[in-house]
Amino acid sequence: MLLKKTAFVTGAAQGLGRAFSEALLAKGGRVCLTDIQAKKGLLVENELQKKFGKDKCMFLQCDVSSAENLKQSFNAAVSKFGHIDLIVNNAGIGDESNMEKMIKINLVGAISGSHLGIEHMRKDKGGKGGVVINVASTAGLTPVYFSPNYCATKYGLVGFHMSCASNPHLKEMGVQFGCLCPAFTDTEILKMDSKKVDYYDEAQKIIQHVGINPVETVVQGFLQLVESPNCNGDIITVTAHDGIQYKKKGRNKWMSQFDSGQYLGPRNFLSGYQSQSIEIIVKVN
Ligand SMILES: NC(=O)C1=CN([C@@H]2O[C@H](COP(=O)(O)OP(=O)(O)OC[C@H]3O[C@@H](n4cnc5c(N)ncnc54)[C@H](O)[C@@H]3O)[C@@H](O)[C@H]2O)C=CC1
Ligand SMILES: CCCCC/C=C\C=C\C(=O)C/C=C\C/C=C\CCCC(=O)O
Repeated sequence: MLLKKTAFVTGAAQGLGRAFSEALLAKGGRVCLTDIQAKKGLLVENELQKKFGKDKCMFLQCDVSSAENLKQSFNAAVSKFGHIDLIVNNAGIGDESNMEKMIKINLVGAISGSHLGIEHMRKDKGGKGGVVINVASTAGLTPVYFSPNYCATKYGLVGFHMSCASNPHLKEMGVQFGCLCPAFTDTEILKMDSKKVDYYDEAQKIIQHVGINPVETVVQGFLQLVESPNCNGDIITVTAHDGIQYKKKGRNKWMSQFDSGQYLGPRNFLSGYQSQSIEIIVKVN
């Protein structure tokens, strides 16, 4: 299904980013792997080039919290591959003790990556169209008292995704927005210490209680999103007890009426989204 996608993936040296990249390569795509960790990234590049071919992927060291670094890396990927038609904003950290750093990586980094992708891909400005996938979290849909700062970055990212996806000009732009919201998943980020989360012991108990996704299930959810002929506005949740759930959150009733000139007012606009969010919160609890 997913053939010849040329992707730019952040945080690809390990964990989900690496797994998404490998899945894209296995489907015949090409990937620019980027990460702040150069040594690990180069090892992954070497391994994946051996498996899929030297011309299919390359690694670039890139710190998503630096707008300049991100732009240079994105431009280098475009120079190498000719164009990019899938951007996966995946890089992220969990660190309650360093709120500003976390906001710069998880939120600003993903938003900056999205804008680079949008400007490059938009058909109304000479691009070829494409898809922006933002890797948020179920912590972007439901409160997590032991990681409020992390939660804020992910709620912010879900809000950005929903806002971009609701743009009535997207048709001319030829760009779609999908959002992946996994719950706890078996990667390095879960090997946190007591500085990285509040109420560490309670956090550990809750994580064990709700369960941990295998990386493979999250990859399946990711591929469903990327392979969908129209993923715009979609949010996929992946949880240990409910597996992959697909939530369509495109333009709501309020927005459609705005298009046709029948403005209903902000209360209707908000309730359109709230009812959808409540659906998820009820399921999660
Ligand atoms: N594992 C989990 O339980 C969940 C993870 N997520 C999200 O998935 C994404 C990937 O995380 P995982 O693979 O689980 O964790 P991970 O820790 O294994 O991988 C994160 C990657 O991001 C990279 N990174 C960190 N800071 C960076 C920066 N400034 N610039 C570029 N790269 C940077 C790291 O070097 C690492 O390779 C994150 O956005 C995370 O918030 C979402 C829900 C659950
Ligand atoms: C919670 C942040 C800790 C620091 C970062 C480490 C891991 C990140 C994990 C996530 O992003 C997932 C976070 C929260 C999950 C929220 C709700 C889980 C509900 C699951 C269920 O009902 O099955």
